[in-house]
Amino acid sequence: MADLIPAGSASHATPAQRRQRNEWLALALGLLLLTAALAFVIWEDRASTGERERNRLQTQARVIEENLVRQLQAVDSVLIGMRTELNAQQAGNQVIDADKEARRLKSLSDAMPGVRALYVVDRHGLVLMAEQKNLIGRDARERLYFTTVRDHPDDALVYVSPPYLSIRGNYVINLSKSVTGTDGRFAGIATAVLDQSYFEILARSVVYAPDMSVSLSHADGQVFLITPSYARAVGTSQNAAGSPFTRHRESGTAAAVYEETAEDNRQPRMLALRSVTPPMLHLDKPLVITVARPLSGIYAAWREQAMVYAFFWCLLLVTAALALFFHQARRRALAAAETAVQAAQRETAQRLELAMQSGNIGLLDWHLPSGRVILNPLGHALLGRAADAPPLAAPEWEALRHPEDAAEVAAVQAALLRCEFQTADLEYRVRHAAGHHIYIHMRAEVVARDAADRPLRLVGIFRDVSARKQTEAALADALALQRRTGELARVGGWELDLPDGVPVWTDEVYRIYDMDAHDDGHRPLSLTQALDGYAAKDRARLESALQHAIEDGQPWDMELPMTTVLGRRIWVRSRCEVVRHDGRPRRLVGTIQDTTERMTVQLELERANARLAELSLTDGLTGVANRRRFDQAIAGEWPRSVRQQLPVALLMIDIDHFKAFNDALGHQSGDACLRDVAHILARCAWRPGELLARYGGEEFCILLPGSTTQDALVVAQRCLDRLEQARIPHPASPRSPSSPEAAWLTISIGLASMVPRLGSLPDALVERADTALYQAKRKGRARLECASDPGEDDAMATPLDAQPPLD
Ligand SMILES: Nc1nc2c(ncn2[C@@H]2O[C@H](COP(=O)(O)OP(=O)(O)OP(=O)(O)O)[C@@H](O)[C@H]2O)c(=O)[nH]1
Repeated sequence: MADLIPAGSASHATPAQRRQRNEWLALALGLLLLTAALAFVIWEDRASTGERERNRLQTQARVIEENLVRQLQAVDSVLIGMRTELNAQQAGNQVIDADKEARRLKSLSDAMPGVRALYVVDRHGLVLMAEQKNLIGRDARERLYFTTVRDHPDDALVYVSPPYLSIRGNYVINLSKSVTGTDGRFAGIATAVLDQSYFEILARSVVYAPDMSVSLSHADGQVFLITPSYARAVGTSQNAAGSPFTRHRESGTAAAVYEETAEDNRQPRMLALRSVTPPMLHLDKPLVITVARPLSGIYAAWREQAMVYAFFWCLLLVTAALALFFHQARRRALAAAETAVQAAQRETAQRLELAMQSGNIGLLDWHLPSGRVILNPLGHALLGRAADAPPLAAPEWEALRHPEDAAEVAAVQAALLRCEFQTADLEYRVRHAAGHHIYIHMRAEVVARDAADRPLRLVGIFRDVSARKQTEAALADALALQRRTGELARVGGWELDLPDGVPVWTDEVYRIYDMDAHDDGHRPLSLTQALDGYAAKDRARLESALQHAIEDGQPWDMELPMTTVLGRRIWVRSRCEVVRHDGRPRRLVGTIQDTTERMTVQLELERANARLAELSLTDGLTGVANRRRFDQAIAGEWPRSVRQQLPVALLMIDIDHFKAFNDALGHQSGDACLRDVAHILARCAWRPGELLARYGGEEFCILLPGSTTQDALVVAQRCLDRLEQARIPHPASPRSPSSPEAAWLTISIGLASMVPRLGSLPDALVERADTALYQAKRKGRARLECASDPGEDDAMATPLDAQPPLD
């Protein structure tokens, strides 16, 4: 407890410590009062217990006395009767009939359970009459019960002898009455021997507790009987100086109660002593009844009760002390917690103030009943007012609102005051002290209402968001510009957060896909939906590119055809850039551009160019390759043949007498003839790489890469044969009209084949074929001439395993 009541003077103690100490003092005082009350009750209880016991002991003593007195009265009556009988006999000088007297005394003693024997002693101390005849003549001269009466005879008295040891070995008391003879002198005594056992039964009958003791003593102090039986005490004297017995006897009172410590067992006890002095008996010395009980027995129940009281008192003491201790501990804990909360609140308030300062946040406290609007210094500063400017009146504050925003702000404020919502967030313009307007963001809340739920205080925090508003406006303009340019360029944008983000598309993407950007059925557009319009091959390309972008951070740029949701076939250019974070792909940003117009034009152009290229290499009349195509072909074959040392063969073919044909049949027929010849020749060289070309005018050539002279001879012969078989009429042929075959168109062929050497030119082969053709013409036409170059040709001869197709 020492730690609960702090040391030191009261002036140094805190109020809480003083309160604690006072509580302990109050508890101690309360417990002290309770203890005093309890002690008083216990003491009263003990006193009443003692008093009750005192009364009970006295009552029991009185009960014994009453019984004893009755016995003594009976004995007294018997003794008076015996004396009267004796006097009568002596007066009549009658001889005493011993037997008769013995029977009579016997019957009298039997009638009195407390009397053991009755007898009469003559003046000489000899037994004169007795219920037992053997006692007659016995000497009683030395007995106190005789000598006492003899020495002070008084007929009115009943003499009570001190207890003495009888011849039976037990203590007895004699009650005697003096007998006066006819001569007026002492004539003897009539005496009764009281039986100790009877009185012992009487004594036991009043015992109500096992620890009680009852004794009957002679007035001189000798104990006559005691119960419970305590043989050693019988016959002893109690009249020691200062003993309860002595004090009682000396007090002269009939009854008294004492407390003393027993000499035998040293136990304190209570004794009720009562002197038996019935007024009608005139005992010479009273008998004294003692009823005793040890205090331990008397107060056993009280002690138990007191122990119960003491136990509950201790319990109450401990409980009260613990209750107060824990109550104070809890209060200290609560106080500590409250202190901590207050500290935390102070810190929070400081942080809030700091945050408001660092965040440039103004505070508004509007007391609605008075209409006072209090701003903190920062709030004033935001509005361009002095930091210590006085509070505003409500109309002044409302007048600061921009006219265009005032209605909306007033509506929100009214709804807030009507409790339609807890907190209001709004942005509006207020007039700065410098005259311009600033945008503020205000968050307001009603923080106090009266019992009728009417608002009392409106608190708001606000900050200047003009810069953000300007930025937002600029951003909105930029976005609008971006949207317009996107629409013009038909470029849509998209973004995808990795790894599991939902793609975000600009409206232009939806427009490109023929979707309604504001139709919930289309929005948001998933990646899968975005890929649905592509053909399987292109979709696979895009999915592969997407995977590489996600996994490896590779960008893509590809142009693909697709079909919109309306079935429109378009071209789009899909581009994607990867935004990395910590070296890993984090976001994909891409564009989708509708390139249909450009791609249409480009494809048209490509097709036109291809056609143009084809036309530039094709002979317009016959449809076979033209001279340019032939030059490209031989220029391409030549280096390969040089590298591989393979032969190249060339057939130069010229229609015979074609001028005459034209002249005879007309130029258009000549053209038709040229087409027919080209068609026939085209069917004579079909292997890959073999090329038929119109070399010029009515002259054709067939390039045969990899062919030896022998190979080329086969082709050349095939050409001659096929043309001959075609039997194209040539009515103007200068050949002899007699010749039947002269009417048909013929051709002459010059053949050359060579393995080109390094450094040689294709012109050499053309020149040699041309020379051979010239030889064929010179030798009469309609024939084949071969430019000989045996050294190279023979070595490269190859078997003729390919046969021309059947017509
Ligand atoms: N119809 C037509 N005639 C052509 C064409 N190109 C060339 N010719 C004619 O072919 C003729 C060639 O005549 P020449 O060079 O004298 O040869 P030729 O008459 O066939 O006599 P040889 O070659 O010696 O048998 C000329 O009359 C040309 O006008 C063409 O594209 N169409």
